[in-house]
This record gives sequence, C-alpha cells and structure tokens, in this order.
Amino acid sequence: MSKQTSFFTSIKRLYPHVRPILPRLVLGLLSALLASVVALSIPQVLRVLVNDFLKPGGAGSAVWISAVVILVLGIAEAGLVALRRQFVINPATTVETRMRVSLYGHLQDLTVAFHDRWGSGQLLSRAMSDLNFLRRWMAFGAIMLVVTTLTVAIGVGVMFTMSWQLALIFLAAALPIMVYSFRFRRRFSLVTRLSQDQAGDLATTVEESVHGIRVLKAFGRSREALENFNGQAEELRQTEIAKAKQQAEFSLVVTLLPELALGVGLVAGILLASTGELSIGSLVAFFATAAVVAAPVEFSGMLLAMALTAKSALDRHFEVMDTANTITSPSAPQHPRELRGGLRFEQASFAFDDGGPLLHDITLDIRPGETMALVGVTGSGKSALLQLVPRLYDVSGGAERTGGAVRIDGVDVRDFSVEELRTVVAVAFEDTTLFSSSVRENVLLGAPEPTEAALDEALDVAQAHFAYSLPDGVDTLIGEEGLSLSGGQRQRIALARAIAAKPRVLVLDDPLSALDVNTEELVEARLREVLKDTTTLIVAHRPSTVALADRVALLEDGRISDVGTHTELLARNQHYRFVIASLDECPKDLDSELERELDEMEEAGEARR
Ligand SMILES: Nc1ncnc2c1ncn2[C@@H]1O[C@H](COP(=O)(O)OP(=O)(O)OP(=O)(O)O)[C@@H](O)[C@H]1O
Repeated sequence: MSKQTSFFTSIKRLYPHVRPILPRLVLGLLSALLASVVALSIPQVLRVLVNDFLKPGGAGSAVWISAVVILVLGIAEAGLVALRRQFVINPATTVETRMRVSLYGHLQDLTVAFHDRWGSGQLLSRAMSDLNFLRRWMAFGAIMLVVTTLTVAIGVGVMFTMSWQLALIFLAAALPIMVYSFRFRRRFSLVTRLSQDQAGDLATTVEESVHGIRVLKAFGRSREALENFNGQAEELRQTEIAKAKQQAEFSLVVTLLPELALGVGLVAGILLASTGELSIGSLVAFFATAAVVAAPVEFSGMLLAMALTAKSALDRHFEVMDTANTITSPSAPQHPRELRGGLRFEQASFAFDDGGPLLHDITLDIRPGETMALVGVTGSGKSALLQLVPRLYDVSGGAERTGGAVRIDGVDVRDFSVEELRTVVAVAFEDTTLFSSSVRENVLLGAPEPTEAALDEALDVAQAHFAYSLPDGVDTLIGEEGLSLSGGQRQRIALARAIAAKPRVLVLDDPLSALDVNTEELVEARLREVLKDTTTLIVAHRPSTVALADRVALLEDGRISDVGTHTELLARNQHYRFVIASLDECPKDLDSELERELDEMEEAGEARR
C-alpha cells in the first residue's frame, strides 16, 4: 500500500488528464452554479411578494406575476441542471477511457516481476471499477462539491443581509459539522480504501477459480472454493456496512443540526418580527433561503464520501502508474555488427524479488546455429535462466551491472532496444497462452512477414495441421473466448508462433511436453531442419528432447556444472545420470544406453572413413 497523501495532493494528479476537458468542466460548473443562484433567487421573489403585495390593498395581479416568475425560474433551474449533464458527461467518459488505456499500456510495459507480485483482480478492479467511479465523480461529485460549497457560502451571505442574528444561529450549527467532517474524513478514508482492496482481492479469487475450474471440479474442491469466496464476500460486506454506517451517522449530524438551527431560528425570528426588527417578508425569505442552503448541507455527506472514494481510487491508480518499468531500452541502443545468433551467459546471476539467489556465476557459450539443451533437477532454475534471454527478467546487479551479463553476438541484451531484442529472440513456454483471436493471428503474432506461406510453414514444423480441419480452418477463433484446444494442440500452436517469428535465437521451455511420442518425433524431425540456422536453448524434461540438441548444459546448484554431448555427460557426470534417470520415459539401463550410443558413434566414424 502506498504512503498516505493529502486529499489535494492526490486530486492534483488528476489535473493533466482533466486539462483537455477543463473548458467543458468549467461550463458544467457554471451551469450548476447558475442553477443554484436561480434556486436562491426564488425566496427573494417570495420576500418581495410578502413584503410589498400580500397586504390589504396590495395588487392582486402581483400574485400571478410572482407565480409566473417562480415558474420561469424553476424551468430555468431544471434547464441549467440538464445543461450541466450535457457539458460534462461526454468529456468525463473521454478522460475515463484515456486513463484506462494508459493504465493498460503501462501494464503491458511493466516487468514480469511486477505481475508476479500483483493479483490480477487488483489490476482488474483498478482498470474497471476505480476508473468508473472517478468518471462519475468528475461528472457529478466534484462539480456538486464546488457548487454546494459556493451555494452554502452565497446562501449564508444572503441570510446575513436579511438578519445577521438568525444567520449567526445557522453559522453556530456549522461549526460542529466542520469538526465532525474532519473526523469523518479520516475514518471514511480508511474504510473506503479497505473496501476497494477487498473488492480487488475478490476479483482475483473469481479470476483464479474461473481459470482453475477444472482443477476445482476434478478435486471436488468447489465447496471449499465457495466457502472461501463466501468468507471474502462477507468481509467485503462488513466493510460496506461499516462504510454505510459512517455515512449514515454523518448524514444524521448534517441533517439534524441545520434542522435544529431552523427551529431555534424560527423562535428567534418570530421574536425579532414581533419587535419590528425584521419584516415578515424577510422572515419568510430567510427560511426559504435556509431551506435552499440546508439541502446541499444534507447532501454534503454523500459528496464528501464520493470525494474520499475518488481520492482512494486515484491513489490506487497511481500506485500502478508510479511503478517504474525497470526493463527499458537504453538511450543509445547497440546492435551486433553482424547478427549471427551467438548466445553467451557471462557469470550471470539472478534472484527473484522475493527469493534468495537462484542462479550465480552462470557461464555458458552457445554457438550461432547450435541447439543446446538445458537439463537440471526440477526447481533448479531452468525456466528462470531462459527468461533472462528475452529480458523477461534481468540478471541481478541492477544499473551497476554487477551480476554478470547475457550477450547476443557480444552485445549485452540490456544494450539492445527491447523491441529489437524481442524480434531477435522468440520464446515458447510449456504453459502456453493463446489469445482470443484466430489461429492465424495467434501464430503470426510476432512474424516479421505475416504471410500465408509463413503460417503454413510454422504450422507444418509444429505438426499443427489439425488447424486446417477446425470449423473455420486457420480463421477459427481460439483462446479463452474461442474453441477449446487440447494441451498438445495448444503447445503446437505456441511452438508454431515461436517458429513463425523467425528469430535468430529461439528459447523453448519444454515445448513438447504435452505431445504424444509419435507427434513429438515428427515435430523433432522438422525442428531439426528448421533449427539448423537458429541458435536454440531448450529446456529438456524428456530424453527425446535432449536428443534434439547438439550439446547439453547441466544446471546444478545454481550454476552450469558441465557442458558436453549427451553421450559425454552420460559417460562422465554422475549428477547428469541422476537427472536423466529421473526424467520421464528415461531408459532404465543407462550403462547399456551409453554403450549403444558409443557403438553408434563408432559405426558412424568408420562409415565416414
Ligand atoms: N515468479 C517467481 N517468484 C519467486 N520465485 C519463483 C518464481 N518462479 C519460480 N520461482 C522459484 O524459483 C525456483 C526455480 O524455478 P524455475 O521455474 O526456474 O525452475 P525449473 O528448473 O524450470 O523447474 P521445473 O523443471 O520444475 O520446470 C523454484 O524454487 C521456484 O519456486
């Protein structure tokens, strides 16, 4: 949670967004203000009517004229209120949309480490309900707060001109209201922020359970999920009740005190009128004005609550917007003299924000066009290491660059422009994400030339021919809103996406894990052809994936402990044998496998001679 800021410090930050629509907001404000002035002038018509005409011998036509004037003023007031709406609604929705788009853009820029820390529901509630509330506040709450304050100030001024004694009684009632408002502001700020955060957590729970619905059902946990949700929803309900109670208490005070003042004022007014110090017309006009002033005062509880909620929504918005993106392009990006795809880790170290050191002193050289498999026990940091290449995470050491480096053709990946780096490097993860669009758009997402031929080639290499048989072929909508694909199908589309990007460096995180053995063999055969010119770093969880590689790097205790061919490592590295033995479908007898591999190599050597 961010540090506490004052109301005006927070609201001031809205100004750059509001500046373009300021003229219309001012027009809206003027309309509302004029509506209040019109409302305040109605009692003055009454005053003139009572003082000058409602007496024996007074002109009867004056009553009709007054009625017509009051009617015209009433219509003018209604027209001005409608005009306020007209002026502000459109621009306020524009501000809301722009702020939402800039939030979305910033979320796209922010690092993966940021997204690891933030629950999706918290971001969702900021992008949707907080900004929605801000729009309503700009279009209504903020304007009415200014108008109300001015109406009360003008109204009290008018009341003073009519009777300073009665006006003082009203002012005396305002003092406790001000003290109470101050206390209310502090308590309400806390509770409104709590309710927004709880709503965000609730949204995260909904999102998680919708995504995990199969697991919840399969493990029969739907009931527990419901109980957990119920608990969270109940917490939010309690907070909302606390909010409503505080608002109700405030409304009680701001309604009761002016009414009390009205009662005391009535007695004092009659006394003053009986002594001739106050005319009957002024007394009537005073109370009519007091009624006009009391309405916005009673309204002020709601307006204050709205303003505090808007402040809290803005604070939540800027918590995200103020988070700096630490993975950015340098001011003077560098390019390799010749892009060949040589990938080098130089004493690279890495730790997740909330974890201890995971990788240290990683040194590994992958030649241009070489395919290197990365093998290590589960949790050893293979995926983390891969993600350093496209800078999904940066090596440790920050700006001082004390945590080693990852280089492509000699250039530190931090010296590339991020856009260029991500065209040089393409990735496919085991856990695939497809977007709600067609197969074609998913596959050609990063393709330099999004042609039909590129699509066909990528689908062919990834053995994703099934895409042509989908209801609308490659134009079938897939992803969350589209047709559900099997795990293996999804992986093949994700692999096709990485291939279609035609990268110099391909980073694959066990991308074949969900394929059956036959399909995997076919994909591997085609991949071998395609990978000839592409430097590839591939996490291998299966011996068959290891077989795809020219060499294998062994990740052990946070460093690369050995590099060599599969056969070399089998022959000399005990830990490698242990890791291979623990992989799925591993050959049970590694010694026989080693002998067989060596025989094959010997035969191949003799054949060449
Ligand atoms: N976003 C994260 N924040 C903090 N810690 C993480 C994060 N992702 C992974 N870890 C931790 O870092 C360690 C290495 O994770 P990583 O996924 O790189 O391992 P791996 O070798 O790829 O594992 P596997 O073979 O099971 O896929 C694990 O202990 C994991 O719990």
